[in-house]
Amino acid sequence: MDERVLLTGAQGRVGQAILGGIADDYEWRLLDREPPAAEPDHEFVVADVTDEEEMREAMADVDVVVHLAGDPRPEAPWESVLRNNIDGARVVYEAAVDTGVEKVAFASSNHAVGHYETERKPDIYRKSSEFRLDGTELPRPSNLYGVSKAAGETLGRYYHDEHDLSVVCVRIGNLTKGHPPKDYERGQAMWLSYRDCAHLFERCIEADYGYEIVYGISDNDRKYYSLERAKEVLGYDPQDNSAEYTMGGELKDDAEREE
Ligand SMILES: NC(=O)C1=CN([C@@H]2O[C@H](COP(=O)(O)OP(=O)(O)OC[C@H]3O[C@@H](n4cnc5c(N)ncnc54)[C@H](O)[C@@H]3O)[C@@H](O)[C@H]2O)C=CC1
Ligand SMILES: O=C1O[C@H](COP(=O)(O)O)[C@@H](O)[C@H](O)[C@H]1O
Repeated sequence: MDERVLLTGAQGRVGQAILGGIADDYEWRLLDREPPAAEPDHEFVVADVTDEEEMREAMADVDVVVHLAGDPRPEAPWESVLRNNIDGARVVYEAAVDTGVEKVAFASSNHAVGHYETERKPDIYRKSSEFRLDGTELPRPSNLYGVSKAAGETLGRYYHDEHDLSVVCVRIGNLTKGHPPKDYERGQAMWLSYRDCAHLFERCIEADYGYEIVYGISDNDRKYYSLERAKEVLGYDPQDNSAEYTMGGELKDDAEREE
């Protein structure tokens, strides 16, 4: 694996989950608008993803961009998501085309499709439900943050169709470290473990694709997102399952697992 990978938003939770799993596997250039707290193990660029010149410079000699930087708050105000998420995504795709980057993996969100849950909850959060979203459905954002993620996906579609850039949009569920979200059925259904997160983005760096939308969750018994496309196109092979934990976040023993 000799790809050179630019990781935007590297200091955040998703960035740290990815680096926690595959830091040794690539030649990384990390980018964040916040400087690193300690001496970084990889090349580090302090830059804002809305700055066109800085982003072109950051992508020099890069093969793949994993674009995570943005405002991740479901309640984020329009001014912030317009700038950081929508314009930031546009600048990243544009710089990728200008500099000859091959692939961009874009961190989209469950909130791009959150309103599919409205008329179906809480049943779809339970193991008995067979309802699945598979990535072919139209966006139904649950907030302006979700609108910004749907816009990032659409920008990716445009840069793929117009410029042949390979783009995969990962609708990330709920990433938590160590155990699934506690006492939160929805969170358990869309849990993404740190281990599976690192593996999924490793597949986004390695696999061949044109334009894809996939769901980024672990192999939870409770789920309303299909993993089929991520498995088929990327070779995603998740290892974790929120059903192995109690609602309080404790790993179940064998007897509890059989219940
Ligand atoms: N953590 C989760 O469960 C989920 C995360 N996502 C998406 O994944 C991405 C990463 O999320 P987290 O790591 O949780 O967020 P985070 O807030 O922990 O990390 C985001 C990082 O991006 C940087 N950043 C923000 N705006 C920037 C800008 N304009 N220029 C340069 N750097 C900037 C921040 O300094 C921060 O280090 C976001 O795009 C978020 O929307 C999507 C679904 C779920
Ligand atoms: O996109 C995101 O989704 C997760 C899960 O959403 P929530 O509404 O169930 O908390 C959220 O934790 C994360 O911050 C956000 O970026």
